[in-house]
Amino acid sequence: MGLLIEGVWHDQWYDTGKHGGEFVRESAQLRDWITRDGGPGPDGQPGLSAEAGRYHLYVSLACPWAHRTLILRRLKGLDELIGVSHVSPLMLDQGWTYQESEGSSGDPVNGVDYHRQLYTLTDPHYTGRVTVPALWDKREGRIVNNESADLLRMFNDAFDDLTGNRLDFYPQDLRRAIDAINADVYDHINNGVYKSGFATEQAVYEKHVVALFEALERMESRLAESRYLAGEWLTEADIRLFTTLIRFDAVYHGHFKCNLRRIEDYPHLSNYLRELYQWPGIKETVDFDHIKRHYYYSHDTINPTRIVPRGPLLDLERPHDRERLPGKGIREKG
Ligand SMILES: N[C@@H](CCC(=O)N[C@@H](CS)C(=O)NCC(=O)O)C(=O)O
Repeated sequence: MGLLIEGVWHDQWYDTGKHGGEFVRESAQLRDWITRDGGPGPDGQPGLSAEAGRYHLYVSLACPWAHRTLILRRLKGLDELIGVSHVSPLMLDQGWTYQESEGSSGDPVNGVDYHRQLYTLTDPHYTGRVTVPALWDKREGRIVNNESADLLRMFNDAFDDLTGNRLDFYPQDLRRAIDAINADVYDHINNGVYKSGFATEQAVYEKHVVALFEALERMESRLAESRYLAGEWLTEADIRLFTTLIRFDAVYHGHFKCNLRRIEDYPHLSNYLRELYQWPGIKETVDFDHIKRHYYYSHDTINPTRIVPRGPLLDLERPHDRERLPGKGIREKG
């Protein structure tokens, strides 16, 4: 894996040495906003208008951040409006690729071989990491936004007039609660698994793995009483936790050494995980082959033999017990 510096590719691993053994995630840089009519987005800057067929989503099926956007695309009925391409699960010296022989869908929109080319088409002097997901604007020939948290919000709202889909994953009256849960889940769980797994100092790993399991305990307690994280309605907070939970026992427990417990060992988290997995449309977005091959094969600093483990055997189809708690499903906009 690597990064672009002034538009030139450099094959290099994360520089944890710079931060005392810590993995520090870089902020996404491309943050334009799509709105219903092209009016300004939340930052007040001019937006781009929602149109059928104008945008294309580039993802990895292995990546938890990209996975959130795939789930919202599906549940918000955007499959016909926003096309999708996925990279190969193997992220090696050239970064993410569209090599079909390795499991990519290929790139029918731009015909590029490497994901980084989408970044240099956007800005020939781009400097930064080359990440998925990225939303491409076919009209302007550039990446509009490469931050999954933003993409969830846009998918939740911008295309409603075109799809007629009124589901609301970020209802106004729940926003404070959702924002607080997101902050905890992002820092300690979504990113916590990476901070544990990519740490290159024992003390740094220990600090993050302990914080991760403390956060999982907080979620476990919350889910003992509450059907979903923000109460009776399923919201984006649940989708954002789901994509880490679904990878946990298969990858993070072994590969990232997040092994104090498995998700299977938590009664509420494991039942909640199965409820979400079985939610109509969600399991179709989960690809364990890409997930396992990506992490175990790509991170050779962690797993130099690149052996992909066979297990664990997981039965996510077995019934869950979440109906014992009151739940209302996904809110419809008024
Ligand atoms: N803030 C971004 C993070 C995305 C991200 O880090 N994606 C990973 C894959 S899971 C990636 O593409 N990493 C490549 C790299 O860091 O070089 C988002 O949530 O959209």
